[in-house]
Amino acid sequence: MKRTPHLLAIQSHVIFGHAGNSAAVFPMQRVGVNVWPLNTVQFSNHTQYGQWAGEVLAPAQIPLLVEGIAAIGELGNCDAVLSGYLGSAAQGQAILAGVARIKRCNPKALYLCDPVMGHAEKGCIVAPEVSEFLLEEAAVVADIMCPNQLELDSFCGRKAQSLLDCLAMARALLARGPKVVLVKHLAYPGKPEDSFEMLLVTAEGRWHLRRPLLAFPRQPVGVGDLTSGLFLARILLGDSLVAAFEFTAAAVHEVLLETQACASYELQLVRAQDRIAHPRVRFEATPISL
Ligand SMILES: Nc1ncnc2c1ncn2[C@@H]1O[C@H](COP(=O)(O)OP(=O)(O)O)[C@@H](O)[C@H]1O
Ligand SMILES: Cc1ncc(COP(=O)(O)O)c(C=O)c1O
Ligand SMILES: [Mg+2]
Repeated sequence: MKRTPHLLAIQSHVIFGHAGNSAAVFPMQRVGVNVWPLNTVQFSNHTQYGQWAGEVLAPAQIPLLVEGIAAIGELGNCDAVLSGYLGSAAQGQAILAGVARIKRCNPKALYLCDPVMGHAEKGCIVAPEVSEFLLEEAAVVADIMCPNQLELDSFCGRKAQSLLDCLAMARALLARGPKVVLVKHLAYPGKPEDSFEMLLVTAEGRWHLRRPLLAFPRQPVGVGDLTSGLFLARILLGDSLVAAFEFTAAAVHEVLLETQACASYELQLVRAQDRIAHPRVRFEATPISL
């Protein structure tokens, strides 16, 4: 029987609704991965409501919790670490120490970093020193990075001028260390208005994927977290990068269709669970030749 992969997921938890681990854990479990959630914050709701209650986890807790897993002899079973929304830059440093600790037990373990940054225009609120940590430290260590366009712009210090320019920017990020860059959401002058586009870039190849842009009165939150989580889950389950990319696009689109049909602001993950596991739609990743 094939072994079920194990994944340590270090990001936010919200009690009501879906963002961070509250958007990614259940879908990753639903596709067949054992998830170990480590919550960087526990908030009542995501920050785009403009108000929330709750606390940031003390950074010193992160190594203690990782050591707790080592103490019961399970750390070597960790196949990957995912990090997302951070409550502080100190948490980021503690996560990198945890990644190094896990890689000592299991050198094959992957580290996927979703560089969640704050953006006034999106309403996502993240401590400013977190962006610096992601740019300067996390990018060097991560095996896979999954920025959205705003995050890719921050990495490169400029805005993209075209699709080929997005590709050049993703390759510049690749040069900092990661072996895989997934741009979860492209924005560039001239992009067709009815499409939602993503890019997958490695040293060997580059692929572009387009899916329909759906209309929402208020953009749902947690889509990026769902995207990163499913991409890593499918890689752990044995998909090729391109297959994981295509699966992720389809499963996320299914969730958005269900969310739109319910006229809901929060992602409808429970209702969409069978569609996540077995997407009915399919989007093809097309190779980009230089
Ligand atoms: N097919 C789609 N149609 C409309 N909006 C989408 C679609 N897919 C994703 N979105 C929205 O686009 C944005 C995606 O955010 P993105 O920049 O990829 O990453 P993040 O979720 O990490 O901010 C979110 O506001 C999400 O609700
Ligand atoms: C607590 C929390 N976690 C995570 C996120 C990231 O969500 P997304 O996947 O949309 O980037 C947000 C966005 O506002 C948030 O408030
Ligand atoms: Mg995000």
